[in-house]
Formats: sequence, structure tokens, C-alpha cells
Amino acid sequence: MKILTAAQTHQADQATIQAENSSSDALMERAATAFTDWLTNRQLPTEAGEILVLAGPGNNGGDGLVTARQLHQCGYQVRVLLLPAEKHSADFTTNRQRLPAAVPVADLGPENLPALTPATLVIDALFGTGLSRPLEGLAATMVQHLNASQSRVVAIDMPSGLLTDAPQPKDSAVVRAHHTVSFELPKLAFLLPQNAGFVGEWHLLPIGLNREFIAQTETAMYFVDATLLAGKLPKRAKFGHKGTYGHALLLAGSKGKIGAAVLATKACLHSGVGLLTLRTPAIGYDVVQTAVPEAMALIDPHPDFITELPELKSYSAIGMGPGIGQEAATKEVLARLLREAKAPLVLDADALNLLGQNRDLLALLPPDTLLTPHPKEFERLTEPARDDYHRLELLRTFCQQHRCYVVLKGAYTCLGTPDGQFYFNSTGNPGMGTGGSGDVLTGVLTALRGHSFLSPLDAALLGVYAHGRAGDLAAQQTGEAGLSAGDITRFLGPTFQELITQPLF
Ligand SMILES: NC(=O)C1=CN([C@@H]2O[C@H](COP(=O)(O)OP(=O)(O)OC[C@H]3O[C@@H](n4cnc5c(N)ncnc54)[C@H](OP(=O)(O)O)[C@@H]3O)[C@@H](O)[C@H]2O)[C@@H](O)CC1
Ligand SMILES: Nc1ncnc2c1ncn2[C@@H]1O[C@H](COP(=O)(O)OP(=O)(O)O)[C@@H](O)[C@H]1O
Ligand SMILES: [K+]
Repeated sequence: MKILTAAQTHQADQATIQAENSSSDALMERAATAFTDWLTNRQLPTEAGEILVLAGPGNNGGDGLVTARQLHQCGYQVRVLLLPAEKHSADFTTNRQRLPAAVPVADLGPENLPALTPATLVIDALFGTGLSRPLEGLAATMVQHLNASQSRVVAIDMPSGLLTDAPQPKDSAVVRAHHTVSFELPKLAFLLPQNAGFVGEWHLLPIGLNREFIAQTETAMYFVDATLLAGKLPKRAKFGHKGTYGHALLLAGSKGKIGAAVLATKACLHSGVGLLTLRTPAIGYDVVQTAVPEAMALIDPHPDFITELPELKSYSAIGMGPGIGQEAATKEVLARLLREAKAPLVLDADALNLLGQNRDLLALLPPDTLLTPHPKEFERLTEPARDDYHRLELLRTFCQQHRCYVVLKGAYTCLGTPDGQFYFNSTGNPGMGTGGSGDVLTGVLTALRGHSFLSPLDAALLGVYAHGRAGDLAAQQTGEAGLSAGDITRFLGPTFQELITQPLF
């Protein structure tokens, strides 16, 4: 799915109206109907209690007014408070007139703030994508009043006060919604940790925005779902053999962290690699040969950490980082790897920390190298970010400058590409916030980068998505708290099976 800006969303709105030869009023009715259906499917009139619609002056307020009318018609107890304004959108005015007289309506005022109890269900329709500046005055007071209450809050399209594509000034008033119900395509603001407390759980409702317009609209941001990946992972060839699927090399593990090597190795083997060799210090030999007999162990002469780079010529992808530690000798191995590798590289964990401490090494990164930092590791490679939007700017600059792919890990892992695109992943769950999940991802990505039939972009997209999806399948069995990194590996097979599509021709 594409992620559009607020301005592009508005254009999509207009293009839809034009293409259908209909009216903005009709599109508003469609959006609000989708919202009302969403709500009424989840809350019976008795459960909902008293519903209070807060309506602003624009089309977001118009959505609120249509919703109030429809809820009333469905037997819900609903009343409306309007935010006084100098001008109103045409569709707001139309729907103000259409509101049945039986629905109580009043103007908000500094002396007329509503009583809000835990039994009140508030529909926030003050502002949506048309927000052009931080809230102030009465709107800000109302939002603070709402946030201080125990009421249940559902926002239409956006939590009011939150900008769609840009950071908020600190301390500006933004509704803290339990649910945000938005239309058609996700918004950048939903994907950033700093907005989690405002957005709550978000939901997308299709409203039939014009597909051609969306297809033609240029964007640098995508939300990666199964549809976007359809057809990218081919079925294994009937006469394929282990040579067809690449020979991966992993450099992983040090004393006390051989487990990281085992996790990455297992994940790589469960992601379709043909052959796998693991370079690990001598202390890991028995562990690895026992825990993962499918992998070949190429033991470093040093007992505790990796000190020598093996011969590289037989490998189709090389992953380095999980559990390697930050010894000077290991840094030299990394530097030699960057100088000598011809195969695609995946760098994670301490390989990234070593790069951060020795930034001159960044100049050696071969083009299309894949780096997989979490935000702290990314900071060590660049600089501390002021906020999540600034972090994305740093990500774009870093990827363009070093011609590399960066998997910035998190709840919505963001893949940055050398041409400045962002791909936000849709899979995964908080259960994956557990030691070793990242090591599993390195194994997955190393396997996929070794598939000559996948582009660097597709390998990264498939790997990140599959890792999260396997975590989701695992959590269905273990629960989120019970999930450990090895559980993710067990579900990689079914995940890849789901992703394979086999067209007839
Ligand atoms: N696209 C879709 O898919 C569909 C979209 N739909 C709905 O339309 C919504 C967008 O509507 P919208 O463009 O009318 O903007 P909205 O958010 O109501 O606010 C604009 C008004 O607020 C004002 N204003 C702005 N900031 C302010 C501030 N800080 N403090 C005070 N005032 C402020 C601004 O005035 P101005 O900036 O010009 O001064 C203007 O008057 C969208 O979120 C969705 O709910 C659906 O109906 C159909 C499908
Ligand atoms: N709340 C979450 N939702 C989805 N995925 C998550 C969440 N928390 C962590 N993850 C995923 O788990 C992995 C954790 O990686 P990392 O921090 O490197 O762990 P480790 O260093 O312990 O292996 C990342 O792929 C990240 O995207
Ligand atoms: K809103």
C-alpha cells in the first residue's frame, strides 16, 4: 500500500469524486457510513452508552455530523458539540442541516465544556487531515479536558491536533484516542512511536478512493503488506538443488553469545538457504555442531571471539554481527570483509557498533549492503535524532550517501533504500521485543540475499515481512509474553509457504 501525504489524500478525494462524477457530499456519506458500521459492529447501543460527537468546522466535523445522524437512526443515544468557527466547509453545513432535530446540538464554549465520565463514548471529529497548525484556544482547551477524562475516545481519520506528515511542536494539544479509524490508506503519523499515545489502535476502512489516481501518485513511502509482496517469492524449482539456493556464510558468536550464532544459523536454514557455513570462535564448536547439525562449522583459531576472515570465494551472501562482540581483532575481520567481499553483505548488531566506532569503515561499504540496526544502533552510526521524523531524515540521508539498504527495526520496521524510499513493515508484535529476535532476522536476510533470483530490495522486504509474520504465527501459540526468539524460527517455514504464489503461466 502506498502512504500518501495529507495533500495527496485530499487530491485522491477530489480525483475520486471527479472519476465517479459524484459529489464530495456523497464521498463524505460513504466515509462516515464506513465509520458508523465499524462502530456499530463493535458496540451495541447499550454498550456504547451516551455518545458525544465533537465536531470541528471542516470535513472531519462533517464526517462527525453524518455519523451522529446515522447513529441516531440506529437507536444510539447521541449528542453533538460544535466547535465555533468563522467558516465551515460546504459539506459540514449540508450535514448540519440534515441532522435530525431529535439529536441535541450545542456550541462548545469556555464555559460550556461537556461533563465527561467513563460512560461517555467520545467521537473525535474536530480536525482530520486538514489540520494546518497546532491547536490553540478553545480547541486546545477541549482536547486537554478530554485527555484528562476517563472517557472512551474514537477518533475519525486522525486524532485531532496530530499532523499527518510532520512533527508536532512539543506540548501542543493532541487528542489521546483509544482507537483511530481512518480511511483507505495508512498515514505516516500512525507508524511512528512518538505518536502511539495519540493514535491508539488504528484501523483502515476502504472507501473506494480512485485506484488509478493512487497508482499514478508518486510517493516515497509504502506500507508493506502481503499484497505488495505478491509474486515476489517463486516456488522452488522442480530440478533445483542446494546450489540453486545459495551458500551463505554467517560470522556470529563470541564467548557467552554463541546462542546468537545458533539463532541466526537456524533462521537462515529455515529461510530457504541451500548451504550454510558458520564462522564462530572455537568455544562454539560443540554447541553449534550439536544444536544445528545442518550447518557447517568453520572454527576460528581463537577460543572466544572471531579473529580471522575465512576464504570468501564460495559464498553467495555473507552475514556478520550477531553476538560477535567488539574486540579489536574482530573489527579487523570486519574491515577485511568490507574490502574483500564480492557477495552481498548483511551487517547487524556488533558489526554495526564497530562501524559506529570506526566511521572511516563506512566508506568501504559495498553498494547494496544491508544493515539492520535498532534505533540505538542506528544512532551510533549517525547522530541522536530529535524525534522520529528527524530519524527518518537521517535514515534517508544515510542510505543515499552509502548506497545501502537499512532495516531500521521497531514495531513498524522501516526499510530505507539507496534511492530514498521508505518501506514500513506491517507484521510483527510486541512479543518479539525479546533477546535474539534480531539475530533471527539476520539469519533470514542472509539466506534471502543469497538467492540470486531476488533483487536486494525484494530480499529485504520479504525477509522483514516474513520475520514479523512468523513472530505473529508464533505468538498465536505462545502468547506475546511467552514468545522467545527461537519460536519465530519455527514459524518461518509456514510463513514462506504462505508467501509463495504460483501463477498458472
Ligand atoms: N480524503 C478522504 O479520504 C476523505 C476525507 N474525509 C474527511 O475530511 C477530512 C479533511 O477535511 P478538511 O480538509 O476539511 O480538514 P479538517 O481536518 O476538517 O479541518 C479543516 C478546517 O479546520 C481549520 N483548521 C485547520 N487547522 C486548524 C487549527 N489548528 N485550529 C483551528 N482551525 C484549524 C481549517 O481552516 P484553515 O486552515 O483554512 O484556517 C479548515 O477550516 C478528513 O480528515 C476526513 O475526516 C471524508 O469526509 C471523505 C473522504
Ligand atoms: N513491538 C514490536 N512490534 C513488532 N516487532 C517488534 C517489536 N519489538 C521488537 N520487534 C522486532 O524484534 C526484533 C528485535 O531486534 P533487536 O532489537 O536487534 O533484538 P536482539 O538484539 O535482541 O536480537 C526486530 O526485528 C524488531 O522489529
Ligand atoms: K479527528
